[in-house]
Amino acid sequence: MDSEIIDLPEAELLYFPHFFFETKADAYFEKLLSDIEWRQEKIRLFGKEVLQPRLTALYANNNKTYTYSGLTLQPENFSEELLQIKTAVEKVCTVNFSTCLLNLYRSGQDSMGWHADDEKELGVNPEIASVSFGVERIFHFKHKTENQKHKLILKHGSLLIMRGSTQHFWKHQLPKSRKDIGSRINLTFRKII
Ligand SMILES: O=C(O)CCC(=O)C(=O)O
Ligand SMILES: [Fe+2]
Repeated sequence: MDSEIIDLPEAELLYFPHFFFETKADAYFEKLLSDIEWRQEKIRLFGKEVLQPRLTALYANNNKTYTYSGLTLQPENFSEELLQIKTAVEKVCTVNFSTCLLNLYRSGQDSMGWHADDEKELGVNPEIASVSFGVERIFHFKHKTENQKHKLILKHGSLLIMRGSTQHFWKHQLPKSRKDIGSRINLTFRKII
């Protein structure tokens, strides 16, 4: 399978543009779109309650909660298809994941702002496996202290692995798109300690 090392300083990034076959990726997209219990959560942003510009869900093989942006999510049990995807990605990862955070970007208007996945529950140097289904979107990296950015297109059926010191030194975002585009589903597998 083709994979690319994304060579950024103080980061460890591995990208598989075609991790799942197209037909498999199509089937996962449809199944996840209909079966996941998608919710639009409220978060606190600069002291104000706002709805997140995307839908989310949390699944896990334990009942440990995950807290980010002042929001604590209680997981559901993994479904059969999430377990299949988890097993597939673990073949190229160095850890077994406990948890999957899912995001549904309904259109180009949905997005995720700059952040690092550096919550305490993830421990130091967490490995995160990010799977994408649906329309391609641009993903940005920005170094926290140096003036360096990187842009990546996350394709349908792709896998991006972020590990090592990536979350310590870099932020990432999924910007809005002005194009009239369809939906994208992203799954980030994490190990909650
Ligand atoms: O949708 C994406 O590709 C990014 C998701 C992300 O960064 C996250 O869930 O922490
Ligand atoms: Fe993230």
